[in-house]
Amino acid sequence: MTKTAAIIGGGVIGGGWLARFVLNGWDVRVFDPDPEAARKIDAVLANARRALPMLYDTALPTEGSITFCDTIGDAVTGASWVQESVPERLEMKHAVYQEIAKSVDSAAIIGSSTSGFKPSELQDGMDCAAQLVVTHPFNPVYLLPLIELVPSAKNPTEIVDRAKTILASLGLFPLHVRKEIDAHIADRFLEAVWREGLWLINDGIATTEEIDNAIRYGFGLRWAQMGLFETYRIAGGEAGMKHFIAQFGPCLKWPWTKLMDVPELTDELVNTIGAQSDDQADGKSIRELERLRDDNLVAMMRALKGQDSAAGALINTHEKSFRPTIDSNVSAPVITANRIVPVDWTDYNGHMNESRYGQVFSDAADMMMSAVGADETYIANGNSFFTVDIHIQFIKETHAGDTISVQSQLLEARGKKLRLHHRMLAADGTLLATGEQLLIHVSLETRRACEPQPELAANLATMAAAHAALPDPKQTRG
Ligand SMILES: NC(=O)C1=CN([C@@H]2O[C@H](COP(=O)(O)OP(=O)(O)OC[C@H]3O[C@@H](n4cnc5c(N)ncnc54)[C@H](O)[C@@H]3O)[C@@H](O)[C@H]2O)C=CC1
Ligand SMILES: C[N+](C)(C)CC(=O)CC(=O)[O-]
Repeated sequence: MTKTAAIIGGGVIGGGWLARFVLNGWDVRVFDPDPEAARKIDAVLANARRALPMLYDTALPTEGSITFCDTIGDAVTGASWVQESVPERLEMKHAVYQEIAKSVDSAAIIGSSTSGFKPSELQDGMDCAAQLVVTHPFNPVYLLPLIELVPSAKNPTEIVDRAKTILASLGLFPLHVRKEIDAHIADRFLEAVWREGLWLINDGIATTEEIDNAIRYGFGLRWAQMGLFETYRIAGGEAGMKHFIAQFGPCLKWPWTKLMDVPELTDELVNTIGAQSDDQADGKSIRELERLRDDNLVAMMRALKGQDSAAGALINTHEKSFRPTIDSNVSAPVITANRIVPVDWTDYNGHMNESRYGQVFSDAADMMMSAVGADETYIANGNSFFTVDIHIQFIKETHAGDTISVQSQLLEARGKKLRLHHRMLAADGTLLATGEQLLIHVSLETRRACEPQPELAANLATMAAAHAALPDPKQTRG
C-alpha cells in the first residue's frame, strides 16, 4: 500500500525530505506559501534523483507522486508522516502546529526538522503533542542518513519505536537522543567547530580555505568512518582510550580553544569571510558545488558500502529491503541487474570504465547463482562457482546516472560447467554490452572443481531446459 507523507515547508531541508520520501516510493503532499517553492523543490529533487540511486546496486522502489496543496490542512489530511521544516522560529513553528493539529490523523507521526529547539518547547500548547518528535536531518537530507530522533516525556514509546521503523525504511539512521537538550548532539559539535573557525579568521590566523583544508585532508576523513571516540581510542596506541586521556586530557585546560566566546559578527568580519569564501569557490555556482558535494559523498559512501562499514553498512541493510528476488523457473532471460551507473564507475573518458562492465556481469552471475540455489548458505556450506573465462563486447558507451539492466541466459549447465550469457541494456532497450562467462563449480575446501550438490544440479537442469527454448542470444543484437 502506498504511504503518504506531508511536507510542511519545502526549502533546503523540506525539499530534501520530500526527495527522500518520493524516491523511496512514498506519495508526498507539500505545503509551502513561497510562490517559488515548486521551482526550488524541483532543483533539490533533480539533485536527489541523480545522486541517491547511485548509492545502491539495485533500483530503488518506484517513485511516489508529488501534490502541491493550498493549505496545511489539505497537505496533512491522510498522511501517516508529517515533516515540518519551516524556518527556525519558535512562534512560526507553533502557529504551523496549530494548523496541523486541526486535520492530522491521530495515528500520524509529526517530525520537526528543528536544528536546535527541544521537543518539549515545540510541543508547548499543542493539542496533539504526543505525536510530535524532533527528527533533525543533515543537509543533503536525500544522501546523509543521520536523523537525530528526540522525543520528550510526552511521547509514548510506541511513537518513538514507530518513528525509528519508518525512518529506517527510508534508509535513514535514527539516532535516539534519550535526553532532550538544546541543539541535540551533532549541532553542538558543529557549532563548537564553527565558532573556532570564526575565531581563526577573526584573529587573522587562517582563511576559510585553510580551515577547510585542515578538515578535509585530515580529521574529516577519520570522522566520516569512525567518529571521534573510536578514532581517539586508536590514537592512544595499544594502551587505548585511558592512555589517550592521560596524554591529551591536560591540554583541555590549556587555552587551545575559545570555548563559549563568540567573535562579534561585525560587518568587517562578515565581509572578510564572504570574500574569502568567494575566492575559495573560484567561480563555481552553488548548484555546481552541490553536485561536487553529492558526487564526493556518493563515492565515499559507496567505498564504505564495499567495506560494509559505518554509513555503508546501513546502505547494504536498506538495499536488502527492496532487492528483487529471482524466479528460476522462468522461460525468459532472467533480469539480473536493474540499476544506476554510479559516479565512481566512470573514468577520464567520461564514461563507464571497462572494468565496471566486468563487475556488472559478475554481479549478474551472482544473481543467477543465487536464483538456482547457489546462494549465501550454499557458499557458507563450502561450495561455489569460480569464473574461468569471460568475453565482453563493448557496444555503446554508458554514463554516470544512466539506468542499465542485464538480461541473463543460461547457455549450458553440464556437470561442473556453467555457461552464461548476459546482455546489458539501456533504459530504452539499446544493447550496451554483452558478456559470456564460463564458471566452474568448486569446493571451497579443496579449491578444486567438483560436481554441484544434487539440489543445485536439479535447479540448473530446470533452468537449462527452460532457457534452451529461448533464441540464441548471440544472434540477437539491439
Ligand atoms: N539548512 C540547514 O542546513 C538545516 C536546517 N534545518 C532546519 O530545517 C528547518 C528549515 O530550514 P531550511 O530548510 O534551511 O530553511 P529554508 O528557508 O530553506 O526553508 C524554509 C521553507 O519554509 C517555508 N515556509 C515559511 N513559512 C511557512 C509556513 N507557514 N508553512 C509552510 N512553509 C513555510 C518557506 O517558504 C521556505 O521554503 C529549520 O528548522 C532548520 O533549523 C535542519 C538541518 C539542517
Ligand atoms: C547550521 N545548522 C544548524 C542549520 C546545521 C544543521 O542543523 C545540520 C546540518 O546539516 O549541518
